[in-house]
Amino acid sequence: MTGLSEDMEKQARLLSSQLVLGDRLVEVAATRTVLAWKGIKKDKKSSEIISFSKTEHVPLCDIIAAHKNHINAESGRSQKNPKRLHQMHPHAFTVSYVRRTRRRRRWRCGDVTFHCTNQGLCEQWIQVINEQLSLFTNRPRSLLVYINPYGGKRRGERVYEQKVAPLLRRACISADVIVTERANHARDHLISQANLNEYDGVVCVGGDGMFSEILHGLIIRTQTDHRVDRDRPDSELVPCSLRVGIIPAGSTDCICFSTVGASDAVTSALHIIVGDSQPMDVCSVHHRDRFLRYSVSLLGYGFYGDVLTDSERNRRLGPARYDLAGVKTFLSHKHYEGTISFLPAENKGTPRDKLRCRSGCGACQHKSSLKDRKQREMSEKTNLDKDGGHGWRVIHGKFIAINAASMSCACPRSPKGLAPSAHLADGTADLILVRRCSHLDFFRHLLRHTTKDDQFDHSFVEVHRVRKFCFQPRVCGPASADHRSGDPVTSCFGATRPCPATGNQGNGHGRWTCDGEILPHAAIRVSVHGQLIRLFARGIEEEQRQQGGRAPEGPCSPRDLEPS
Ligand SMILES: CCCCCCCCCCCCC/C=C/[C@@H](O)[C@H](CO)NC(=O)CCCCCCCCCCCCCCC
Ligand SMILES: Nc1ncnc2c1ncn2[C@@H]1O[C@H](COP(=O)(O)OP(=O)(O)OP(=O)(O)O)[C@@H](O)[C@H]1O
Ligand SMILES: [Ca+2]
Repeated sequence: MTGLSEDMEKQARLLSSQLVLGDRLVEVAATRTVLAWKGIKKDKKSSEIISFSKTEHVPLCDIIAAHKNHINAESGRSQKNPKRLHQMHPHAFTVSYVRRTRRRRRWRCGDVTFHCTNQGLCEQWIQVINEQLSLFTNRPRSLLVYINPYGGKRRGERVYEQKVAPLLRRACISADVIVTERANHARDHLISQANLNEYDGVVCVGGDGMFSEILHGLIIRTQTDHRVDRDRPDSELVPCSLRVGIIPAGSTDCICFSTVGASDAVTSALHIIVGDSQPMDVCSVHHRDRFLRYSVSLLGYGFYGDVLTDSERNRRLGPARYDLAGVKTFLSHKHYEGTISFLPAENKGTPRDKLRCRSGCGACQHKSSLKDRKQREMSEKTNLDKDGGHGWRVIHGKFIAINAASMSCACPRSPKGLAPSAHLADGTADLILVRRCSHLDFFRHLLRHTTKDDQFDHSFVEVHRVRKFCFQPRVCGPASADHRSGDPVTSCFGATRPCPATGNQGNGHGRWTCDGEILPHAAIRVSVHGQLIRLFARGIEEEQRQQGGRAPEGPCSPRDLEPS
C-alpha cells in the first residue's frame, strides 16, 4: 500500500483502487468520512508502485454528488491525458464538492474527474460515494421554492434558473417552484395551502422582505397546527420544523449575510445542499393584546423607521432607494420622545463585548429548556429591582433612534452590522438607544457602522442586551397615570391615553420598521423567542488563514475544473 495518509489508514476503507486523474495515475480511497487520492508511479528498477505526491482529500460532508461521465472516445479525452493512459481507462466519473474560494466566505462547486479501467469499477465508485452521502440525514431531498421576481434588482428568477437549479439537480434534490404573483403570496400559501409534509425545507429567493413572508408563513402555520394563541404576548411559541434557505436576490440581504457570511446565490445553494442548520432567534411584536409581526433583524424606531417609510415611496429605484431616503432622513434630524422599558438578559454577555457570533458559537449552543424559562419567569416576578419594576428597567428620553437587533444585522452596507456582538441564537436582542445629539455626532455614529470603530463609544449611545422590551411614545399632554406608576408592563400595554388631538394613539410619533415593514403602532411590546426557526446556514465562519495570510482554496486544493 502506498500510504494515503495516517488518518486514512486508521479508518476502514470502503473502496480503494488505482484510477487516472488528468495525466496522473492516482491511488484513490474512500472511507466513511473522506475521499482521498495520491499520485503513484511504477519504480523503474524494482517495478514496485511508489507514491510521489502529497495526499489530496475532500471530506465526504463537502461532497455534493458523484456522477458518471459520458465520454465520447475522441472528444472526451483530456488533452493532458496521454493516449495510452486514456485507452486503458475509458470510463470516468466526476465528484462534485464544495470548494472554498479566496473571496470572503464564498463557496463554489469544484469538480474532480477520475478515469477507470472498466465500467463496473466506475459504477462501484459512484455507488459507494452516493450511498455514503445518502446516510447524511441532515441533507434535504425535496424543497419548496418561492421566488420573488420583483425583489432587489429583479433578478430572482434568473439567479435561480442559472445558478441554483443546476446545483440542486446535480445533488439530486427535487424542487417545486412557485414564482410569486403578489405580495404575501408565499406567506398565504404556506399558511393555508402548502403540503409541508412533502418537503424537507423551504427556499426563499429574494430579500429580507421576502424572507419575512416565509418566516411569517411558517411560524403562523406551526402555531395554528399546535393551537398556540399568537395574540397572547406571553404565549410559548412552538419552533418550526422545516429549515429555510435564503438565495439572496434583494436590496439589503442582511439575514443571508449575517447567517452565511456572504450575499451570494451559489454559496447559499451549497449550504442548502450540504444540509447546514443554523437556529435563529425571533422577536414577536405585539400592540396591547394583538399580534403585529415577527422580526429577526432590525426593529428600528425613529431614524430607521423614517428611512424605511420614505424609501417605500421610491421602490422603483431598487436598492438605491435606501441611500436616498437615508440622506433625506439624516438631513431632517428628527428626534422622538418616549419611554423604553426592558428586561435585561442576565449572564448573556453585553452588546459591547468582543465575543462575535461565529459558526458553532458557544453563546448560542444552549437552548434554555421549558423548565429554565418557567424558572426565569418566576424570578422576574419575585425580584424587585431598584426601578421597582419586577426586574425591568425604565428609561425615559428623547431619542434619534431606538434599534433592537436579535442578530448582528451585518450586510454589505455595514459588514460588522448594527449590533456587531449580537448572537443569532442566544435568546436575546441588543437594544441600542441613540439619544438626541448634534447632527455631527449622529453622523459620526452612523459612519462607524462602516468602519472598525465602535459605534457605541459615544456619550449619547447606550446599549443593553435584553429578553423583552416595550416602548411607549410620549402621548399628547402630560404622562399618563400608568406611566407615572413606574410599572412598565401596565404603562406599555394598559390604559395609555389616546392623543386628544388625533384621537389615535401613535399618530404624529415616529414609526417602527420591523425587518423592513412599517408597523401600524408606535406602542409595542417585544419578546425574544430563542431558536424559533432554523436556516440552511452555519453562521459566519472564521476566516481560515494560511501562512502568508491567504485563505486556502478548497478543502485540499484538488483540481478544480469548473470556472467560478
Ligand atoms: C455615513 C454612512 C452611514 C452608513 C450607515 C449604514 C448603516 C447601515 C445599517 C444597515 C442595517 C440593515 C439592517 C437590515 C434591515 C432589514 O431588515 C431591512 C429590510 O430589508 N432593511 C432595511 O431596513 C434597510 C436599511 C437601510 C438603511 C440605510 C441607511 C443609509 C443611511 C445613510 C445615511 C447617510 C448620511 C449622509 C450624510 C450626508
Ligand atoms: N410577486 C410580487 N409582487 C409584488 N411584491 C412582491 C411579490 N412577491 C413578493 N413581494 C413583496 O416584495 C417585497 C420586497 O421583496 P424582497 O425582500 O424580495 O426585496 P427587497 O425589498 O428589494 O429587498 P430587501 O428586503 O432585502 O431590502 C416583500 O415584502 C414581498 O412581500
Ligand atoms: Ca439573539
